[in-house]
Amino acid sequence: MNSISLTLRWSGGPLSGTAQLPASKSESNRALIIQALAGSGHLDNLSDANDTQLMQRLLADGAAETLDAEDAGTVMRFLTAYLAVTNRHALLTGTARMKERPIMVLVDALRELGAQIEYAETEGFPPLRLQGWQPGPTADGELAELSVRGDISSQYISALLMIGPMLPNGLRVNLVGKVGSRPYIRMTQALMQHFGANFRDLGTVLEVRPAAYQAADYTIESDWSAASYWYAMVALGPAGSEITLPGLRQYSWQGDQAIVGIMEKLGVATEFVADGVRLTQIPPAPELTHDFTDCPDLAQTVAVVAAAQGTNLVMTGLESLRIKETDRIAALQTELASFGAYLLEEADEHFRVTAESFRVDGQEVSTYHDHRMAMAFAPLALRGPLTIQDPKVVRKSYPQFWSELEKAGFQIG
Ligand SMILES: O=C(O)C1=C[C@@H](OP(=O)(O)O)[C@@H](O)[C@H](O)C1
Ligand SMILES: C=C(OP(=O)(O)O)C(=O)O
Repeated sequence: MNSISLTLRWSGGPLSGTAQLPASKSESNRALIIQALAGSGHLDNLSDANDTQLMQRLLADGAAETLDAEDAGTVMRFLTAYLAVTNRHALLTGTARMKERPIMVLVDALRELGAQIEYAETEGFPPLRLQGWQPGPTADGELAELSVRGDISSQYISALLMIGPMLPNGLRVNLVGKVGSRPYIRMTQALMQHFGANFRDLGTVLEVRPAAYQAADYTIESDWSAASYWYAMVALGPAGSEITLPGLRQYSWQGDQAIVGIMEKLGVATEFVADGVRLTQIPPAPELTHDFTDCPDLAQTVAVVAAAQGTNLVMTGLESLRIKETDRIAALQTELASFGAYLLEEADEHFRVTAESFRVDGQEVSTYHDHRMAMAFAPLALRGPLTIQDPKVVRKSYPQFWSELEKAGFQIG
């Protein structure tokens, strides 16, 4: 492997064995924020991915004047709320792409709560200058109340909820409009409750009643979004392919467990075993329609598998993909086309994946600074040789991805 590109070849025969997954970065980064607010408690199996290592480093650096959230959305959004409520004065910045990812909804809400935040460059986008916390007087016992739109990023809502226990009378968040990535809000709720918060989910109204966080221990689950790439490999592997993934739970807080149901249609059966899952092949369905509103991070994996298998796939709920690590819709369209597959927008945000004569014969996949582009296309190497550009992008969420592929029998050059 060199830092510019990596060529993948499959050694032949069915895929088998056990693959190690990273710990969930979403659980890790919430647990770290809550632990920092709770003051103590032990976290087991924290992710070794860059997004989590970065969160740990920035939380530990109590004196830094500039904090660089790099390309990590959860770090940028969760830290904005954390730094505000802990009355820090600092500049919170990120990569060029982070400076294009909107943050106004969160900044507006935090300003209403008492945060002094200025935009250091462009209105509505990072970097942010945090200038302290000066909440106005609150009426006795009245929850601070916010109305927050839910269609841009659920991370704003999670960030606000997590600081709810720090507000004297608690927090009520009225969710406005369509809410995307809702399972991530439920994960926030579950972790907050685990650490003693008093949380009420009233549908479009979420309440955090006054109650301090309590120290608690927690073991982070393996990452279901990362598991999706192994589902893709079992789906696309030679007949008889199977794989075991430790550390995944049947009752998970991660919405990306939705991959179990999706892959049942794309040729993979899931069996929950003692400490994880065992994936085996089953016949795929000829067509599938799926709404990705609740699980946007699975969209690339599923689009690539459907294209390679010739499944007629209709995808909805992809709106948030345009503002992630890259414009993932444009990136998928460009890269799928080089394999003879198309992601076409039909009416009303409906996208259809079709393939004329799908072939894998040495294409070079551009990854656009997006870990999920690299990992979603890598399983195609089971169908032919393939080169992935900028392979180090996987460090954001799954640093061991390439070494795990090598252990599974891929030749990497
Ligand atoms: O809260 C989280 O941990 C995340 C929420 C989702 O983002 P959006 O809420 O912006 O869709 C997801 O795409 C991201 O990878 C992680
Ligand atoms: C969108 C993602 O991450 P984030 O928004 O946290 O940068 C992702 O991991 O796919």
